[in-house]
Parts: sequence; structure tokens; C-alpha cells
Amino acid sequence: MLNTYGRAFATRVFTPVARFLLRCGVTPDAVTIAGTVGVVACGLGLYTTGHLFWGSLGATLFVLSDTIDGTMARIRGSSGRWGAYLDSCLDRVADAALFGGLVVWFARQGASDLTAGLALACLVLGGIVSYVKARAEGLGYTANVGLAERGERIVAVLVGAGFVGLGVPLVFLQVVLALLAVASAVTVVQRMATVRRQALAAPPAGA
Ligand SMILES: CCCCCCCC/C=C\CCCCCCCC(=O)OC[C@H](COP(=O)(O)O[C@@H]1[C@H](O)[C@H](OP(=O)(O)O)[C@@H](O)[C@H](O)[C@H]1O)OC(=O)CCCCCCC/C=C\CCCCCCCC
Ligand SMILES: Nc1ccn([C@@H]2O[C@H](COP(=O)(O)O)[C@@H](O)[C@H]2O)c(=O)n1
Ligand SMILES: [Mg+2]
Ligand SMILES: [Mg+2]
Repeated sequence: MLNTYGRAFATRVFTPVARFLLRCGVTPDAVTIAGTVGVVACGLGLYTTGHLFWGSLGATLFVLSDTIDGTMARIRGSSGRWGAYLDSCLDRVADAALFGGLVVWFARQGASDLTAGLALACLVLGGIVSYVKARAEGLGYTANVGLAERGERIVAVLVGAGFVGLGVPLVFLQVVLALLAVASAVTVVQRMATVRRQALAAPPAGA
């Protein structure tokens, strides 16, 4: 849903920023890499030490760069397979740092095995959500569907952790993570069902 509606909005909002960065000589790849480094620093530096509000705030700013790099590439006409590959691979690194950061914090000083377990479930299921799409695309199918695509997963973890960092009871984050884990599992099934329909209708030549 965010991928459909949020992306158009984000493109409108961030096009001036993208144009400015291009005028300064910054490349889309540099933005992709810098954004990922920023998100990883927030996940591994702030979430793991229990600074959930600042981690969410910082990661929000850096994760938005993920909509800027593609906009920059499209403006300068350099969108390509390398950029798509770099963007998708580094998305997985950023996702792992955010959910992994929560796992580490709650398994240790945050002292909540339930929250750590839920964050771990979201980490693992989110990875499977991405894999089932990547594998489908590798076989020539599409799987751009699902309740919990990346945008939804990122907003859920940033809002859930951010509000708990502000003093909202921990149960809020637990409910958010539990719902996200279920939505991620549903997304895996939705994507696999989509691919199955395509495979049965028209198997790619040579498959
Ligand atoms: C303190 C609060 C500050 C809040 C500031 C908010 C400012 C908001 C301004 C604008 C809003 C912009 C909305 C952004 C909408 C995002 C659009 C979107 O979903 O884009 C999709 C994009 C993923 O696309 P990619 O093509 O780059 O990547 C693909 C993806 O990796 C696929 O993954 P899969 O689904 O399979 O798992 C891969 O399969 C595919 O290969 C790959 O190409 O997602 C993003 O770019 C992520 C951006 C997330 C946007 C976060 C917006 C944050 C807004 C609010 C958060 C509020 C946090 C509050 C914290 C503090 C609370 C006290
Ligand atoms: N360094 C980059 C990053 C992205 N791209 C292109 O943008 C597409 C992704 O768009 P987003 O709005 O989701 O960032 C990606 O598929 C590439 O075509 C790029 O060229 N270089
Ligand atoms: Mg991007
Ligand atoms: Mg991305």
C-alpha cells in the first residue's frame, strides 16, 4: 500500500532535494550507501543501547534517503540494474540492523524475552518476504504484492520503537511487532500464491 501511494507522495516531496544533491555532484549510489550506513548506525548504535526514540528518529531521516536515491537516478536518466541491485541488497542490511538492534536490546538490558522473540520473528519473516520476491523475479515472475512490504515493515518498527522510547508502555511495541509478524507471514503466502498462479498459467520458456 505504501509502495503504491506513499511512493508518489514521497517522490513529489523529495524531488527538490534530489535535484539539489545532483547539482552538488552527489551520485545516487552515494546516497544509497550513506543512507544505509546511517540506518545501521541507528540500529546498532542506538537501538542496542536502549535509545529507542533517538534510534527511530535518526533512522527515519536516513531511511527516507531510500526514496531519494531512486528519484535522483530517474532525474539524471541513470536508473539501471546495478542501482536496483545495490538498493535492494542494502535494504536488507538496513532492515537487519533495525530489527537486530531491537533483538539485542530486549534480549539483554531491555530484559523482555517476548519482545526480543517478536523482533526476531519480524526479522526472519521480513527476510523471507524479500526472498520469495527476489527468487520469483530471478525466475521471470513478479510478486509485487503483500500486506507487509518494506515500507509497512519500516514504518511499523520505527513507530513502535519510537513511541516506547517516549515512554509509551512496552506492550504497544509488542502488539505492533506481533501484528507485523502475522502480516509478514501473510505476505509470504500472498507472494507465493501470486507466483504459483503465474507459473501454472505460463511457465517461462526453459524452466
Ligand atoms: C519524528 C517523526 C518524523 C517523521 C518524519 C516523517 C516525514 C515524512 C515525509 C514524507 C513521507 C514519505 C512517505 C514515504 C513512503 C514510502 C514509500 C515506500 O514505501 O517506498 C518503498 C520503499 C522500498 O522500495 P525499494 O524499491 O527501495 O526497495 C524494494 C524493497 O526493498 C523490496 O522489499 P520487500 O517488500 O520485498 O521486502 C524489495 O523486494 C525490492 O527489491 C526493493 O527494490 O521503501 C522505502 O523506501 C522505505 C521508506 C520507508 C519510509 C519511512 C517513512 C517514515 C515516516 C514515518 C515514520 C515515523 C517514525 C516516527 C518515529 C518517532 C516516533 C516517536
Ligand atoms: N543507487 C541507486 C538507487 C536506485 N536506483 C534506481 O531506482 C530504483 C529504486 O527506486 P526507489 O525510489 O525505490 O529508490 C531502482 O530500481 C533503480 O532503478 C539507481 O539507479 N541507483
Ligand atoms: Mg531507493
Ligand atoms: Mg530501497
